[in-house]
Amino acid sequence: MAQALKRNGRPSPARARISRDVTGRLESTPGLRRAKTEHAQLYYYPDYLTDEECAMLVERIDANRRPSTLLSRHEDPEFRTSESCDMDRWDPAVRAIDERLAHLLGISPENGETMQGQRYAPGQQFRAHCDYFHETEPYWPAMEKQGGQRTWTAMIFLNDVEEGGATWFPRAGLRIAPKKGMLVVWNNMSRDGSPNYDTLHEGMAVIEGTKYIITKWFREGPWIRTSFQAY
Ligand SMILES: O=C(O)CCC(=O)C(=O)O
Ligand SMILES: [Fe+2]
Repeated sequence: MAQALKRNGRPSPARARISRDVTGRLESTPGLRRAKTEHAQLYYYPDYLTDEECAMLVERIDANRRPSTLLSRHEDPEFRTSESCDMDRWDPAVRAIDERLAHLLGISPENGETMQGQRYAPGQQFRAHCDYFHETEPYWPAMEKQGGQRTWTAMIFLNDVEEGGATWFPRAGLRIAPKKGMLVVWNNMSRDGSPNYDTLHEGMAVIEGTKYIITKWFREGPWIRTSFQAY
């Protein structure tokens, strides 16, 4: 029991409520399909972005990419070998997609972290991890102040990949091949608001081609804090 708690974290009524609200919203959205697994709550939305929108995002990722980083040091230097790019949320073309995503989930755009672009060349990968924060790690107090836990993830494949590059959820038993324009949304929490370890996932190595995606992580509270004063 203690082990389970340590690994899975504690139930949280506030996060359970977010789970419920977003679930209600997604399940009444035409075009979304729930993945057939009881272990995690994951939805697909094929053709969420047009080819033009995908091409626009790929162009921006190529222009601004830098080596991807991790929140905590990892003993495996190959853990995350991709390149990333912070998408400019005030760029009108990016902002429109950002706001559409927030609206789809029914989460305030302020709770969304900056949308990230990811690029994987052959051999590059992001090994198995969970998107939620581990509340026992030294980084947690800082994250807690900046919007708290990550609740939902939205990820969009921006191109088809010749070979490899699937997003694999080994505990939930799902392997999702990249498909241009397809949105994948999942709840990092369980229904009771505790982190769901069954959302463990891996960006498998690309074998042939280049993989481009965007990832958007939503926090339980506002991530953007406005500091302007009104007189
Ligand atoms: O590249 C992928 O398929 C997964 C990316 C991912 O897990 C993330 O950005 O958090
Ligand atoms: Fe992830």
